[in-house]
Amino acid sequence: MPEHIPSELPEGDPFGADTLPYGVFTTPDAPDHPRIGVRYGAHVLDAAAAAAEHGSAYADLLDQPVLNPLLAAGRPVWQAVRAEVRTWLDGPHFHPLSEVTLHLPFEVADYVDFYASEHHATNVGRIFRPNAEALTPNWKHLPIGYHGRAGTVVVSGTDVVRPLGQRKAPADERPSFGPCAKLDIEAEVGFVVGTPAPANTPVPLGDFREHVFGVCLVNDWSARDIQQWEYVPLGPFLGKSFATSVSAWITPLDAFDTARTAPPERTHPLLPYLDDSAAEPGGIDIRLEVSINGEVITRPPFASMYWTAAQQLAHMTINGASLRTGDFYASGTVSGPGEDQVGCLLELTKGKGPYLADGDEVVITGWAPGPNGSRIGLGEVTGRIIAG
Ligand SMILES: O=C(O)/C=C/C(=O)CC(=O)CC(=O)O
Ligand SMILES: [Ca+2]
Ligand SMILES: [Mg+2]
Repeated sequence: MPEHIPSELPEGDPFGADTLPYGVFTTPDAPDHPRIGVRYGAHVLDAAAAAAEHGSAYADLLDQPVLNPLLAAGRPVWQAVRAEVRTWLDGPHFHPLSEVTLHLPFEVADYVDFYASEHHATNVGRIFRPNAEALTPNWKHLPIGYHGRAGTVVVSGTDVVRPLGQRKAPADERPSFGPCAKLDIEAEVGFVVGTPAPANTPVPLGDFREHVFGVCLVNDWSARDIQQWEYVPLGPFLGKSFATSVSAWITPLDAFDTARTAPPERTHPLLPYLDDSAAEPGGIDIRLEVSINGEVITRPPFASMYWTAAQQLAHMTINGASLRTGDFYASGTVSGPGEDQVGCLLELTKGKGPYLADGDEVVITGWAPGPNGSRIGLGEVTGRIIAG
């Protein structure tokens, strides 16, 4: 296959030299050779080939079918590789994005999903628990989360088969079994752990950057009818474990330096391990956009999240739990204060539906402000619903 050299990127391309996300790709002439690529404009740089040509010390780390060895190498290596990649951008070894296949970029170790948007938690609380306080008493004191199913995390573009399960609406006399009738999306932002931490060594807020490699887009597909019947008292289970989609591109955390922003004002004093009042701004200004069948339905603002990714990591490890390379955690549904900023159909339709139909295609995109007015693109996470 010919290798192209991309011409100058169009003005404002969100995949310029300030972005440079990593993914894993194959080409039609070498379908059995997945390797690490870097997105640049509408092209993918074959980082493995460029590294080999330049005699880079990181050639082996980049000629891999998953990002995990690079993730495990730690922050000094992440920074050195990113600097070297920048020097390869005017060389050969590019493939048009339209000619490659993108794969799940990392082997997921453990997967955790949080519940960190005050707007989402309030809206869902009102719909699911109309006779109780919308926010539970613990909500402002710790980032609530649940353990998801790492083995069902799939890459963007993977079809999502409508799940089967038990449903029982409050008015039904007994549960029934069948295909989910309330299939929903959740627009989220994900964080990929690189550097591990041994057991009993909690990660303080200030060490977030040492451990988290990068950021991606997430769709936490949710079967609301299954979820509402099964979740008491232990939380989400089969209603969310059938599939969770992630974008094919993992953008290094350093690309979001100009997008750092202060999280919302904390209304309750926090225990010291979560107190970020003196820390660097923990929020990130990422603007999400969700479309169904080509029509934009909502624009959730990640900057509005109450709990930050650094607080989530600190909380996840404060009990002594270890951290592994490839651990993956999602922010929780991103919902802003506006009705056109909510991150799922449950909120958008106030619990009444309609939900996803077979054949619907969902696309979540996102970007953040970069240096000098540039944009940092997060790509997209897509999925089409297939009848079960
Ligand atoms: O309030 C509930 O019972 C559950 C709400 C969710 O579906 C939460 C979830 O997956 C976490 C999130 O994405 O914010
Ligand atoms: Ca979720
Ligand atoms: Mg899920």
